[in-house]
Amino acid sequence: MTQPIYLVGARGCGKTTVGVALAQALGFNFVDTDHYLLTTTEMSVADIVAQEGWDGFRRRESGALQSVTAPDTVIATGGGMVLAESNRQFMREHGVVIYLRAPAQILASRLEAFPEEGQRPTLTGRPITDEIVEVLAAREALYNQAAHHVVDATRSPEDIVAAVLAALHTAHAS
Ligand SMILES: Nc1ncnc2c1ncn2[C@@H]1O[C@H](COP(=O)(O)OP(=O)(O)OP(=O)(O)O)[C@@H](O)[C@H]1O
Ligand SMILES: O=C(O)C1=C[C@@H](O)[C@@H](O)[C@H](O)C1
Ligand SMILES: [Mg+2]
Repeated sequence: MTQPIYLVGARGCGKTTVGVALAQALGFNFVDTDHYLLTTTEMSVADIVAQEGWDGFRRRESGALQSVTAPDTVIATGGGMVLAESNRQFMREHGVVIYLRAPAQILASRLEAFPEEGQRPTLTGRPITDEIVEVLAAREALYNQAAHHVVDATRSPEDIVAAVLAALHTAHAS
């Protein structure tokens, strides 16, 4: 049995995309907290926020984090999972936390190509690029605090998986 791997980072950094490939490479299960909430509540993020506000979504997301935590699992978290200190502590205590780091321009170009508005309702009411700059400025320190390893997420998903595997391997070897 091996402890779970949590992927953290901003919207569009590739937590879901890389998580699926990483789980396959490791022979682990894959879960995504956004997808878990979608299937268990039968509501999109936008629906939950419309009914319960962002506070309600954040409470549900913290519950989802605890529910999906299991051995031999790669867990793609929502972009705001690190906002709660209790979530950051929980992830660090229960597994290995990887921050997939990318600059705002790259995140914006990915999100403009695939907005998925139901799962990514606006956080600030501002245009995508402005919103990402603002959100990254507010969260960068939190992603770094949560992470055991920071990986450059500007490359191809295959290269990112290789970098995560190298980070995990190095950590075990030392
Ligand atoms: N390394 C990459 N290179 C190019 N495009 C990528 C890469 N990783 C993800 N993408 C694309 O960017 C978009 C967002 O990726 P993904 O959904 O995996 O991000 P996320 O971190 O899970 O976002 P969220 O926090 O909103 O769940 C997708 O359309 C995906 O195909
Ligand atoms: O960055 C965020 O705050 C979010 C990211 C998505 O993964 C979803 O969890 C939701 O849209 C909120
Ligand atoms: Mg995702």
